Amino acid sequence: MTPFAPARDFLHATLEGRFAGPRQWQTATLSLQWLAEGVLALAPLDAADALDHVLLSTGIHGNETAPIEVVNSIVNDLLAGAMPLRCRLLVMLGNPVAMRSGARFTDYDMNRLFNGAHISQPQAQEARRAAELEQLAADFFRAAPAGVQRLHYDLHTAIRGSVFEKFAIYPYTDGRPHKREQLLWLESADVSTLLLHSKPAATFSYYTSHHFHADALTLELGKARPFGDNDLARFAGIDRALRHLVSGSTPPLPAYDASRFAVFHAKYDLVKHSEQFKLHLADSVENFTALPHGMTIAEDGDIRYVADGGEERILFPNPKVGVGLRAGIVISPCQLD
Ligand SMILES: O=C(O)CCC(=O)N[C@@H](CCC(=O)O)C(=O)O
Ligand SMILES: [Zn+2]
Repeated sequence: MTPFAPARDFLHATLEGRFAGPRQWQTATLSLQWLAEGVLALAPLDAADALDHVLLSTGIHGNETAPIEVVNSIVNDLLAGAMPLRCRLLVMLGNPVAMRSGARFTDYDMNRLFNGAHISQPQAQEARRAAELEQLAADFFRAAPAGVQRLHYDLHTAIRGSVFEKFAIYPYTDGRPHKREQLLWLESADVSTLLLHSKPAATFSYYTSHHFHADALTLELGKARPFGDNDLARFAGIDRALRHLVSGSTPPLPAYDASRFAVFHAKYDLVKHSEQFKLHLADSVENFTALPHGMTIAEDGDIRYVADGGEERILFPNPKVGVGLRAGIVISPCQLD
C-alpha cells in the first residue's frame, strides 16, 4: 500500500503537503524511503553493495515543471514494477512551496543558496530547504562505496527561449577533467550543447560535484511552463535517457567526436550591482544569441558591460534578479579540455 494515498502519486502527495515524517516500505521489488517532503529514496530489494548512486533533482525552481513531470512518471513506473531499478536512486522535488505557488522561488532563488550560502539568507524558506537537501545529498553520496558512479542531474527549464533548445551546464570541476562519457550520455538525451562554468558557484550541481566528486550537471531542457502546459513530447530524449540510466539499460554509446557538440565556456557574469542596472537586450532575445563586437550589453552606474570579439553570446539575461545576483552570463565557444 502506497503511503502517498489518497493523493495519486509522489508528486501529488508532495503538492498536497502530505509528508508526515519519514516512512519506509517495500514493493515486490523495491525498498522505498520517503525521507523528507519531496524526497524519495529507491533501491532494488536485492540491492548489491556496488550499485551506482543516482540523484535526480527537479523543481529547485518551482515553476520549471516539465522535468518534475518527467521524473514523477519514471517514479510511477518504478513503483508499479513496469521498469526495473538497477541503481540506488534519490529523487528530490526541490522547492515544494514554490511549486505550489507556480513561482521560481518564494523568498530567495534556491540555486544561489547551496554550498553553505543558505547561511546568508536565514529568513528564506529556500535557505532551510537548501540546507536540508544538502544534508540528504551528503548522506546519499557518502554511503556510496568506492568505485561506484555518483551521478547528479539537476533538471531545469529556462525562462527564455533558446537558440539551442536543450543544453547542459557543467559546474566548475575544480580542475578535474570534463568527462566525454557524460557528453555521450547527454547526446543520448538529445542534448549536444554544453556550457562549462569557470568558477565555483552556490548551485546544487556545484555542491555535489565539489564535495562528493559526483558527475553533476545542470540540465536546461526547454522553456519553463506551468503544470499541465508542457508538451512532454519535447522531453522524450531526457525521459528515455533517464529510464535507460536507472534501469541499467543504456545502449552502447558511439565514440566521442567533438564535431557533434557545441561547447561554450562562461567568460563572466553580468552582475546586478544596483537598482540602476539596465539590460540592453529585449525580452525577446533568446539564450545563446550572438553579441556583436562593441555592443553595450548592460550598464550599472559607472559599469558598462561591452561585447568583445564578435564570438560572445548571452545566456540567462534577467534584469529582474535581486541586487548582488547574476543577471546574465557572457559565454564564448571553446574546446573541451
Ligand atoms: O532562464 C533563466 O534565466 C534561468 C534558468 C535557470 O534556472 N538556470 C540555472 C543555471 C544554473 C547554473 O548556472 O549553473 C540557474 O540560474 O540556477
Ligand atoms: Zn532553473
